[in-house]
Amino acid sequence: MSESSPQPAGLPFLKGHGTQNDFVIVPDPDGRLVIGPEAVAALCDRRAGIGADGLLRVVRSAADPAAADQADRAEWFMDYRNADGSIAEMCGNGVRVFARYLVDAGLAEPGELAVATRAGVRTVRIAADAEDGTPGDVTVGMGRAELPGPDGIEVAVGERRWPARNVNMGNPHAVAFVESLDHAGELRSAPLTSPAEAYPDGVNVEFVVDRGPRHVAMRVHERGSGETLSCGTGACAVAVAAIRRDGLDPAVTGEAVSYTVDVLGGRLVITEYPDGRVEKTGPAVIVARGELDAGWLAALQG
Ligand SMILES: N[C@@H](CCC[C@H](N)C(=O)O)C(=O)O
Repeated sequence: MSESSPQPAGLPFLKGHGTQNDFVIVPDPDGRLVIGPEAVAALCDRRAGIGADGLLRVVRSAADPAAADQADRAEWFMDYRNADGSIAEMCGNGVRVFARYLVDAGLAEPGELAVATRAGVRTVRIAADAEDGTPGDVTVGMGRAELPGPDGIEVAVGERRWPARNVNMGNPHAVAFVESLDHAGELRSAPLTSPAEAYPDGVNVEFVVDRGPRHVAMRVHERGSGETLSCGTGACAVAVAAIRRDGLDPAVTGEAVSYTVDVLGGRLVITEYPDGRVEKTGPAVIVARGELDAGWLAALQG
């Protein structure tokens, strides 16, 4: 990690999570930091670093070439990276945490807030805190799901194989309905997906079981992060796949439909509307703030 002009003593960071999908947040409003993949991986390392499923760099859209074309619609760009340092188009839990940070830091007004992402602008609404101080849930307009096929996609773990649905929520997902979440095994490595051409850039894989009417539970293996306790885009992909499977496509019925999706780290509620818009609601919490040790940072730069 390096800075293009004089480096401060230590670099401020925060830690936050959404349904236990956790993030290191690095404020970089003016786009002065260059955070390479090795630095991201070091920060996300759970033993030698801060520890997280991913990193959120908070930068003004106008200050980052990846988002400059969105600057007229969204002041802030969520520069999201997976724990291994790879770049992903979108992070559904991350964008809730990102919005929480902006409002807490006084960088955005509470209410409706537009955030630029590599998948386009997403709109976030933060509900008021409860009387006991519990932070209000955060709702994100996740855009429209795409279900590009092809038919015949399969996910395999060990000897077990399942048909899977290709759902794109800005980033790629393979959704498999299984008999038991235990059948996903330990998920220490990425499940196999086939055919290989379906996911040229890798894939996030969700395993899903039914819990009740319009209520499912999932586990996920995330591209670039391994098994996580929650994936917001994954929960949307799962809800959309379940809605299609259950014959409730709002574009056909004319009725919006909501599914509850339990993840290992909590619960998300996903709604799909007749015009195809998908919304996701769940918690987003900032748990710590601090300063990265200047010596450690210097060592990261080599
Ligand atoms: N945890 C995220 C998804 C992060 C990106 C994903 N691993 C990918 O590579 O596409 C979420 O909450 O959506």
